[in-house]
Amino acid sequence: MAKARVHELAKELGITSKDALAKLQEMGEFVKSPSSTVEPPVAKKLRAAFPGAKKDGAKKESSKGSGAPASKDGSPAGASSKPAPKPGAGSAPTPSSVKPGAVRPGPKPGQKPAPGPAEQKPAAQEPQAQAPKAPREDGGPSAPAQGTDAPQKGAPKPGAKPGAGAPKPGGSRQGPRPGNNPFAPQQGMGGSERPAPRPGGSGGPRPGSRQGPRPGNNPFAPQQGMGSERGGGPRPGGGRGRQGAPSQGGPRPGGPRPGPAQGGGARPKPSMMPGQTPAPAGGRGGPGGGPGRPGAPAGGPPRGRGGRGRGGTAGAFGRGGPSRSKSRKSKRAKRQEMEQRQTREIGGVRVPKGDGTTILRLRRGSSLADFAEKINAEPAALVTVLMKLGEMATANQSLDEETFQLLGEELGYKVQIVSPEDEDRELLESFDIDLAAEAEAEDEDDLEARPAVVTVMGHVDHGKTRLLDAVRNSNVTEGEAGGITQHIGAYQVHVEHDGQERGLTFIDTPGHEAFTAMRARGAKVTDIAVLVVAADDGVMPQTVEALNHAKAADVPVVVAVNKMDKEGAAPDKIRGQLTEYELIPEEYGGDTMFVDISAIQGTNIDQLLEAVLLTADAALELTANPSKEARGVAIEANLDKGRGPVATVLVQSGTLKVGDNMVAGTAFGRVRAMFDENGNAVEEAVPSRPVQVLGLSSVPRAGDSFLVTPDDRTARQIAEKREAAERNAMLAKRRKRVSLENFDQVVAEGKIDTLNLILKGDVSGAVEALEDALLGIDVGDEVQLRVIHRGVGAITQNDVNLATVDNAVIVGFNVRPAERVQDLADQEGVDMRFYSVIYAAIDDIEAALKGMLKPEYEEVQLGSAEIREVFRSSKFGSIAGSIVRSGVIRRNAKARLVRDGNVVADNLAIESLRRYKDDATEVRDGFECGIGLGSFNDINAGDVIETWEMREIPRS
Ligand SMILES: Nc1nc2c(ncn2[C@@H]2O[C@H](COP(=O)(O)OP(=O)(O)OP(=O)(O)O)[C@@H](O)[C@H]2O)c(=O)[nH]1
Repeated sequence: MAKARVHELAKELGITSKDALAKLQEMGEFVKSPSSTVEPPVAKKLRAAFPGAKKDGAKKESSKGSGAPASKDGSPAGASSKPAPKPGAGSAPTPSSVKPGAVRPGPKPGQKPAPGPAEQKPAAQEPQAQAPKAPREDGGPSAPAQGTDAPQKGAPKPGAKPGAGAPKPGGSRQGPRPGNNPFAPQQGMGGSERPAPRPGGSGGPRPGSRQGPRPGNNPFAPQQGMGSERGGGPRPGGGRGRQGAPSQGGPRPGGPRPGPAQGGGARPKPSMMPGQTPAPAGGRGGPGGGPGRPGAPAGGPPRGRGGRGRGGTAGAFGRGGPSRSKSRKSKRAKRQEMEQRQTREIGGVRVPKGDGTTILRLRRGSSLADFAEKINAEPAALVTVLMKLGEMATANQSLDEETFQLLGEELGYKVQIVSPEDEDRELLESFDIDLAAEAEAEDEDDLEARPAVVTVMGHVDHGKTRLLDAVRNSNVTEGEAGGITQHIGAYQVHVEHDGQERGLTFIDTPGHEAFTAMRARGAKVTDIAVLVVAADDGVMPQTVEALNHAKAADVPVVVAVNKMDKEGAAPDKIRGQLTEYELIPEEYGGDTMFVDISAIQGTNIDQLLEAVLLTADAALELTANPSKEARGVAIEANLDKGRGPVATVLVQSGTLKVGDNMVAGTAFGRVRAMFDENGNAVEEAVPSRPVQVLGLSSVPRAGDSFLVTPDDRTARQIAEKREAAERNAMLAKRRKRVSLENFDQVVAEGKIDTLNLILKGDVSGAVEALEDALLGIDVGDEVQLRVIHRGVGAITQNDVNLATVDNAVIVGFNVRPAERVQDLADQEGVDMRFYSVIYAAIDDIEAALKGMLKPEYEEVQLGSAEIREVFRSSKFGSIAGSIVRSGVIRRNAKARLVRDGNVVADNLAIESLRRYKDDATEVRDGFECGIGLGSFNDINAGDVIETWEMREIPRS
C-alpha cells in the first residue's frame, strides 16, 4: 500500500533527492517534491535508471515482493494504511504510476484474462505463499507478520509495497498460495486461483471465484471464509477482491477484471489522481496492478479483519460477485426486517407503527389521507384500520379529534389536533413570520406609548350610542370643527390629561356582542370596557352579561352611570348593585371608577375619558412598536358598491402605509387608500389608529387579524392557505369542547381544572337558586366551578360565543335556545344542557365535577394461560400454544409473562389470539388457544401469560 517517497528512493539508491527528482522529470514523471510519493512502477523505473543502486533496490523489491502482500495485510496497521491514502492523493504520481501499472498489468493481464489457471496460478502462488504463511502463524495476523517484515526491512516499504508489491505480489503471492492455504483444505483451488486474482490485481480474484466457489471457498462457510480471508483474503487477494469488485463492478469476469483492472487502472488514475485515494481508487487504479494493489492493501488491511473477512470472500469469488449478491440479499432481508419492525398488521393491512411517543400534529379538519401522509402509509390502509376500530370513514373525509386519537393510539402515535390559532401561527411561520418571536425580540426602546382601545357596553337603551356620539362630538368640536364624522367602526379622540394630549380609541360598535364575537375569533382588541348603566333604570340583565363578558376577557371596567339628567336617577343604587358583581367603586374602597354622566347633555364626558385614562395607566401598560410592518385587527368591513371591499382596521403594532401589501383573514391586497373617521385620506396609521382601508380582494370579518407582508405574493398565499384551512375546518365534525361527559378526560389531559358554566333560566330566582346550589357542591381543591355568566331568558348567540371563548357549558333551566343558536352551539362544539328540575341539574354537574377529580385506577387480573407449546412462525413470530387456566384471555389485553414465578416481561399485549385457525376476541378458561405477544418472542413452554387491565376505582 505504502508508496515510496522520492527521498526514500533517493536514499535507497544512494543519490540525492534532487537527482531523483531530476531523473523522474526526465522520465516524464511529474513529481512535486522529495516528500512526494511515487507509484511502484515509477519507483521501479527510477531504480532501473540507477543500476548502481540496484542492490538495495533489489533487496527491497524482493522484500516487497513478499512483503508487499504482507505489508498490505500487516502494514495496514502501520504505514500501509496511511500510505494508502496518500498514494491516492499522490495523485500526480498516480497517473504516471498507473501507466506503469498498466505495464505491469501486462503480466497481470496475462494472468487475469488468462482465466487460464496456469497463468494465474503462478502468479497466485507467490502471494499465497506469503499470505498463507502469515495466517497460519498467528491467524489473521500472520499476514501482518509478513507485512511487518516487509515494512521493517524496507523502511521504504511504503514505496516498496506499491512498487514491488503490486507486481511481485502477483508472483510471489500466487506462488505461495496454491498449496499453502492454511485454512483452505481445498487449498489447491483457492490457493492457486486466488493468487491469480491478486496478481492480476483483480484478475486474480476472479479466477479464484470461479474455482473458489467450489471447495474450500464456500463464502458462506464462516470458517472458510474466515480462513480464506485471513490467509488469502487479507492478503492481497482479499484486499483486491474487494476492491476489485467494487471497482470493476458487477462483472465478476475474472479475466476481465484483471484486464479491467489494468485497463481500468489507466482510467482510474485520472480520476483518482485528484487524490481521492481510497479504496475505490485503489481498487480500480489498483488495477494497475501496482497501484491497484497498493490501493487494495490499503483498503483491505485497514479495514482490518473485518475487512478481510469480506475481502477474503470476495477474493475467493472473484470480484466478489457472490459477496455482492449476498450483501444485496442481506440488505433486502434487513429492509424487510426493518419494515416488519416498523409496521404493524391490523385487519390484514400493514401500516407503519409509532413508538407510542411519536407526536403527530394534525390540523383540525384533517382527513385520513392527511394522517396517512404524515406516517407514510396508504390512506386505504388507514380506512381499513379505522373500520377495524369500529369507525367508518373515507380517506378524504375530515375526522374529529376523538377519531384521530383512537387511530393514533392504535398505531402508536400521539395525535395533537392543532387549534385554529396554532394553525394560523404555524401557517405564518411557514412564511417566516413569527409574530410571537417578533414581539419578544422587541426592545424596550422600540416601544412607544399607544392610545387605549375602549369598547362601550351595557343594557339596551342605556345610552351606549349616545355616549359614543357624545365622546366623538366633544372631540370634533374641539379639534375638527366642521368636520364630517362618519361611522367607520372606530374612532380616535384626543384628551388633555396631566398637561399632555392623550389619545383614546373607541370601538364604534357598542355592545358586548361584537366584543365577544371578535374574541371568539382570537382577536383581543379592547383594552378597557366602559359599562353604561342608566341611572334611572339600574343594573339590568345585559348589564350583567356585558360585565361578565368583560371579566371573562380580563378587561378592566369603568362604569358610566348615564342619564343623570333624568329624574329618578339613582347613581348610588347603581353603585350598590354593581358591588354585588365585584365592581366595587373607588369611593367604597374598591378599584373601579364610576363616573356619573349625561350622554345627551354631554355632561362629565371629559371626566369619563379621564377615568378611562387613569384606569388604563393604573392597570395596563399600553405600548407598541410603531417601526415595523403593521399588524392589527379588522374591526368591521363591508362591500361598497363603488369602492369595493372596505375594511376598518385597527393597527395594533407597526405602521400601516398606503401601498403596503396586506392580508386580513382570507382577504388580501395592496392598500390603495386609507381614510380616518373624518373621511380624511391618511398616508399612514400608527398603533391604536383605526383606519378605513381600500384595496382588499374581499371583505374580511370583524375580528380577523391582519398583517403587512413583504410582497403581494406572500399575502395572497397566506390568504389562500387560510381559506383552505377554513374550508377544512368547516367540513370537520366538531367535537364538543367541554361537556359534562368529557370533563374528567379534559381535566386528566391537563387542559383545564375549572368548569366554567353559563346559567340561563326563565326567572332570576331559579337562576340564583341554581347558582347557589352549584357553588355549594364540595369538590375539594383539585377542580373548581365557576359561573362565568348567568342570566334570564333564552340562550342566545352571545351565550354560545362566550361559551366558545371560555370553554363553558351552558345550563338552561326552563329555557330553550333562541333561533339558530342550537346550530351555532353544534358548530362550535358548545355543550348545552336543559333542565326543568333544579336537582337534576345539580346532580349532573356534581357527577361531572366528581369525574373531574383525577381518577384512581387499580390493576385487575383478567385471566392467565399456560403455554404448552411454542410455534415459531416467520410471519407471526412466536405463537404460544396455550391453555387458559383462569378467567379469560382477551385480544389486546395487557399481558405479562411469568416464568417460574418470576415476571420475565411486563407491558406486553395479546396482539393475536386464535382458536384453531380462527381469530378470537376472547378465550375462556379451560380452552386452548394460540397467543401472539407481538414482537416479543422469548416464550417457552411452561411460561404463564397473565392478562390484566387498569380499572378506575369509582369514587364514593
Ligand atoms: N335623558 C337622557 N336620555 C338619554 C341619555 N343617553 C341616552 N338617552 C336616550 O336613551 C335612548 C337610548 O339611547 P341609545 O344611545 O340609543 O342607547 P343604546 O344603549 O345605544 O341602545 P341600543 O343601541 O338599543 O342598545 C335614546 O332615546 C337616547 O336619547 C341621557 O344621558 N339622558
